[in-house]
Amino acid sequence: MAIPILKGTIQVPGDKSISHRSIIFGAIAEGQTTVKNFLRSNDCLATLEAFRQMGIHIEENGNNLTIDGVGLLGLQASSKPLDMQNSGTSTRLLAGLLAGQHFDSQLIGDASLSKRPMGRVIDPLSEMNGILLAEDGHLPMTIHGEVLHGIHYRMPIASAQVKSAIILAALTAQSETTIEEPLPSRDHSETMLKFFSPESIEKTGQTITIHPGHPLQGQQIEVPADISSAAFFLVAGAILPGSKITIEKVGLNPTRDGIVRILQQMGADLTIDRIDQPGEPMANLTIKAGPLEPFHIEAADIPALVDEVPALALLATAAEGVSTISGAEELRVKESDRLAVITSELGKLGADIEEKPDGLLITGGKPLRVQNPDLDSFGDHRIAMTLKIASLLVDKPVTIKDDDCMAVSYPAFVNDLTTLIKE
Ligand SMILES: O=C(O)C1=C[C@@H](OP(=O)(O)O)[C@@H](O)[C@H](O)C1
Ligand SMILES: C=C(OP(=O)(O)O)C(=O)O
Repeated sequence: MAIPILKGTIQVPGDKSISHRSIIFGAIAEGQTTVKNFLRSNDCLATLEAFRQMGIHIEENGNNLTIDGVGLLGLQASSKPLDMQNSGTSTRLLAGLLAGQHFDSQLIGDASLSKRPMGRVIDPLSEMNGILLAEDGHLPMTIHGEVLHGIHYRMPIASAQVKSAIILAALTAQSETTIEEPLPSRDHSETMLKFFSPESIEKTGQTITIHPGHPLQGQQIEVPADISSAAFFLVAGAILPGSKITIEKVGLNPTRDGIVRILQQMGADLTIDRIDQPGEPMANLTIKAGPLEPFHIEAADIPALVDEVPALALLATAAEGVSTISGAEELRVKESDRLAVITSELGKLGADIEEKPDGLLITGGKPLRVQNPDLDSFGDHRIAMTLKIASLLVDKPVTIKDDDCMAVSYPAFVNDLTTLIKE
């Protein structure tokens, strides 16, 4: 099996985090919100369906949406549980929003989501007078809508989902809320709220204050391409010899662009053409294969590349020397235990990876060779796509169990990858 060369220009689909938030903020605004380049993946469709169940009229036209907002307290109780499927973002953000509504709700999810910790949102929301019942802090969750009050909350972990849950609850509360983050996590909720209701939010450094009582106004949103989806092509382009890929209009928000900084640290041949326009920053990225230095990723780097760690682990196998990832415990409570799974599955391809309690140690520079062709994604989309790229580098065919989970964030991934394969 020859190693293929990847060449060409591609547009990856819209950003998952921004797509979820466009529906949520659109629904609780007054008037219409239009969304261009919405991500039609399973996770974002779970959010869309949940809002339809709560009475929101959403018109779909390809990747464009028109949402008729009903205001902060205009949602209606759903007659059946809201199925969050595989989506942590939908679950935690909705928990925040629903805690302060005047009706009760139930959130359910698939087997993977039902293992993920929800105490991290239940704790602050309970402090706000929310009533959220979930056995052992896991789905299913029953939320009794309550009148909430503001809090001052020092977040114990850097999590944009927790931060966003508190922001959404705080909008419905009777008094002001202040949130302090330990490290800057993705700021799409703050950016979007500022756009929908500038009076509702103030942010200084890592401290956010929410002033409730101001209406949100419908907006026009253009969703940039998802850097977390672009990551797989950045890695493939950097390590498949002879490759050159351009990825267009990628969101380059500084709270999300950690992978770009790591590629630069590694000496990768990456060109960034920034697109000058208001709103979320975007750029065309061109990556060419070439020699790579090992990287070192620490706790402070994690939030800006949290979902890219599996792809970065594969990238490190191509860099001569030892790459290190530390402070990444959060990876253990994603769709799978990503530290354990990436170690075992890339290990089946001969990668030299040592699993640490909070990270990975990867000794790169040796070609990958199939030792066991039966790879398992553990139903985790980021793992499945990482393994798909890894499969291009090896000498024999492999199979990837449950690879249909790619549809959670990138339904057309294999199709888009195939269009770039030149030899
Ligand atoms: O807020 C968001 O849209 C997300 C936040 C991150 O999770 P955490 O908040 O758990 O770090 C990330 O892993 C997830 O894919 C999307
Ligand atoms: C962790 C992820 O998503 P979520 O938490 O929304 O399930 C992800 O997309 O990698």
